[in-house]
Amino acid sequence: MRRGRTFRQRRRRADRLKKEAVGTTRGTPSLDQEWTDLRKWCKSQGMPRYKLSLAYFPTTFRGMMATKDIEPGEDLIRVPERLLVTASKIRHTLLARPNRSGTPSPPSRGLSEHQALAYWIYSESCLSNKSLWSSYIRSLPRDFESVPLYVLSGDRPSDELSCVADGPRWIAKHLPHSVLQRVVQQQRILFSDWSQTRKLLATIVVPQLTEWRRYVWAWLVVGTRCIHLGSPTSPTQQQQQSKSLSDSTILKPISCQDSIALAPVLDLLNHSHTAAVSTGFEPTTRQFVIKTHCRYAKGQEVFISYGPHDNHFMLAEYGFAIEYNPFQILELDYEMDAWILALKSNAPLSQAKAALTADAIDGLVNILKRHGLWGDFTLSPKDPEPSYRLLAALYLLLPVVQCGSTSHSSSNLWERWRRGENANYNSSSNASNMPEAAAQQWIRHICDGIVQKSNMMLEDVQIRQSACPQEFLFRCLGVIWHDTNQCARLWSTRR
Ligand SMILES: C[S@@+](CC[C@H](N)C(=O)[O-])C[C@H]1O[C@@H](n2cnc3c(N)ncnc32)[C@H](O)[C@@H]1O
Repeated sequence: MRRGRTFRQRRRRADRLKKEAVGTTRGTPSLDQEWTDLRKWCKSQGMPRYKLSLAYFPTTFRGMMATKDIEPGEDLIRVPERLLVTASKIRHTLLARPNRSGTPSPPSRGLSEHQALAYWIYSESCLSNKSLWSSYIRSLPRDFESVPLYVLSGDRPSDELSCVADGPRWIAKHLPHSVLQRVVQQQRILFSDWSQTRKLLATIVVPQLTEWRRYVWAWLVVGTRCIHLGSPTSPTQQQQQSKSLSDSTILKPISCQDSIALAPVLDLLNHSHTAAVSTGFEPTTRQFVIKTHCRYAKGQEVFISYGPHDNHFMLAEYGFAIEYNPFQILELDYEMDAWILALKSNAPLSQAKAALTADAIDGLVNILKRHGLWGDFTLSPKDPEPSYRLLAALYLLLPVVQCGSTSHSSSNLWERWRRGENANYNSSSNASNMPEAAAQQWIRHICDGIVQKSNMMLEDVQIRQSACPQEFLFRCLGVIWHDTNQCARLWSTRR
């Protein structure tokens, strides 16, 4: 049967969209000298052959492309132990350095894994071409303009974000609250790692940390590229391996204390939630192995999975967000905090009656905290019900807010609901104690507000998006605010 023109146009469009979807677009092979050097150097260090090559893709940018068809169950890549950079190897190297008074210096033992790795990246990058790892260092991204922390961490060491300049201030204002909170926390850790490392290494004859921006970059290299080693090696295996290694120019072998490592070439693989892989350190071959459970055709982008994370986490930790993220949820912690604050200060928003004191509200919040039910209040675009934690908070708070005082019967009813003894509030004889409708109304009201806010954010982001160094960060913010808007719309109309 001959189909019509509209059908053919639609089919062509669908085919084009399918091709453009993540993972199906062919990449443009990289001609970068850095990649040629890295490949050659890794081969010289004993890395087995692999069917991957560096390439550029329209949605994920730099990543790995299959050079031949790859079947499920095949190894994607094997990284030999000597190419794995771990904290114990770095500490070991640092321990061998004399301290300023001439005796061996133990303080580098105090470095955490992240601190040790960040220091190593920092000092190797200072050595430039003199570093034995220069091929690896040159393959790393030059900056992290899409990672909010990189943009907000300022030019000088500080435990607070730097939002004075127009650009960073604007970005901080347009980040979702949960991302901003995470970035504030990251800045504290970053600054504390910088300060501790400086203190611990001050007496050792090694390059000292002096450049804050270089350290921020090195710290993010570790945060965005480390692999988890899985089951660690036993001390006996370790000793055997130490004996067999004679080359003094390479770092010492991995220790049973190591949980993360930097792994050249492997760290060029991008994330997709559809990727299925098995990973782990293989004691027999002393290689870190990634096996794929997906099929990849020659020319396709090859992925691993960084975990089941929503886009807020992905943006804060890795500097990207993906469209149609199946783990996306709408978090209402900020809105809940604001509501509680408004209730306590008897703001016009509050429906609280005179008898409902701030202490009584704190009491209820404490009940939730005692049961481990405070925070992480979420709505999913896929689930028909709000999260249990959100319902628990609303079922406890709303009847009290409506009555204007803490009533014994409503607390009892909540306690029974929590224990699963009386999961249905409908059985209550007192209709005013039925918080389901009130919870629905609360959610609708809050979601209406989020729809308005996300509309504004989306408009702002779209206006500012093009022609700035953080273009990709803006694109990610667009994805996030769009998803927030869609989910809030759904819940604001749900009956
Ligand atoms: C382990 S590295 C992967 C290789 C990296 N693309 C590179 O060029 O070095 C992790 C970083 O890759 C980028 N990335 C990973 N998966 C991505 C994706 N699905 N979309 C966009 N960027 C992605 C992010 O910048 C992330 O911080």
